[in-house]
Amino acid sequence: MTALTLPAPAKLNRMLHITGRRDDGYHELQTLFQFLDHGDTLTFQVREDNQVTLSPSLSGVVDEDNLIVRAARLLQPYSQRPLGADIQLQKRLPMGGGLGGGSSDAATTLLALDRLWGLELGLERLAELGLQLGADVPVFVRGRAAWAEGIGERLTPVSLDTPWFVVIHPGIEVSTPRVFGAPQLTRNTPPISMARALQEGPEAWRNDCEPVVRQLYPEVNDALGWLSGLAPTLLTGTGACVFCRLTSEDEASSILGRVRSGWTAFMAHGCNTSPLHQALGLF
Ligand SMILES: C[C@](O)(CO)[C@H](O)COP(=O)(O)OP(=O)(O)OC[C@H]1O[C@@H](n2ccc(N)nc2=O)[C@H](O)[C@@H]1O
Ligand SMILES: Nc1ncnc2c1ncn2[C@@H]1O[C@H](COP(=O)(O)OP(=O)(O)OP(=O)(O)O)[C@@H](O)[C@H]1O
Repeated sequence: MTALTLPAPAKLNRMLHITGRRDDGYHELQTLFQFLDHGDTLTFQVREDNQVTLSPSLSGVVDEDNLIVRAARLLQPYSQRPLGADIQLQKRLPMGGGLGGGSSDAATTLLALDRLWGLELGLERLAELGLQLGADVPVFVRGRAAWAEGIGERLTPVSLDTPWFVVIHPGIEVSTPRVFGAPQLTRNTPPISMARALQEGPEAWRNDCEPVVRQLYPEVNDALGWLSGLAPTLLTGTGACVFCRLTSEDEASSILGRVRSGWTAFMAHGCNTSPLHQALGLF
C-alpha cells in the first residue's frame, strides 16, 4: 500500500470543567469528548525520500509549523529508511473553532504514516507522541469518545448519547491561549467523578470557558444567544463554535436553514467511535 485517503473528524466538548492550573501554566480539565461525522479529508502518498509536502498550504500557517507536517516529522526517526509523503488536505473545519481541526489532522497523519511506512508503533505510543503536538491529539489517536482529565490526555472511553448537532461558526477565530490567560476564567471547579458527570447528563452539562469567551468575543455571545433560543446550546472547547443538540435530522435541517447570513454552519451526527478508526478498520 502506497496511498491512503482518510477523514480527520471534528470533536465536540460535550461539557468542560476547569479544575486547576499546573505550574507550567497548562490547565487541568475534566471534559467529555465526542466525535462528529464531519471533518477534513487527507490524502497521503508515500515518497522514497525524506521530503514531506503539503497542498494546499493553510493561509497564515507556514508548512513546517502545520501540525500535519510536524506529525510527519515526529514519525520519521522511527523509520529505518528515508521515507516521506505528499499530503493533500481538504480543509472543512474552521481554524480556531474549538472543533480540534489541527489536532485531528495531526492524529490522522500519525495513523496514516504509521501504516504506510510500516512502523507499527501502536495507538498508545502514537498518542504519547501526539501529546507533544497538542493537548487534544491523544483523543483523536485513541478514537473513542472519552472522559478526559489532566490537560486532556488521561482518557477513559465512554459511550454517550449520539444526537444530531447543528454547529455554528460565527466567523471569527478564538485564541485558546487568550481564553486560558484571562484573569477572570473559572479555574477552581471542584473535580467530580466520571460516573457523576455521566449520571447528570446533557441537561446539566456546561463549559467553564463560556462566560469568558462571551465577554471577549461578542460574535460568540450572539451565536450562543440565537441558537439557545431554538435548542439546548453549548460552546465547544474555547470556541468559536457553538453547538445545539437535536433529537431528529429534520429538526437539525430546519435549524440549519434558518442560520443567519455571515455565520457558517453544518449539521452532523455524534459518534462514539472516530470515523478515522472506522475507515482504518481498527475497532
Ligand atoms: C480546551 C480544549 O479545546 C479542550 O478540548 C483543548 O484542551 C485545547 O487544546 P489545544 O488547542 O490542542 O491546545 P494546545 O495547543 O495544547 O494549547 C494551546 C494553549 O492553550 C492553553 N492550554 C491548553 C490546554 C490546557 N489544558 N490548558 C491550557 O492552558 C495553553 O496556554 C496552551 O499554550
Ligand atoms: N493542520 C492544521 N489545521 C488547523 N490549524 C492548524 C493546523 N496546523 C497548525 N494549525 C494552527 O493551529 C491553530 C488552532 O487550530 P485548530 O483548528 O486546531 O483550533 P481549534 O479547533 O480551536 O482547536 P482546539 O479545539 O484543539 O482548541 C490555528 O490557528 C493554526 O495557526
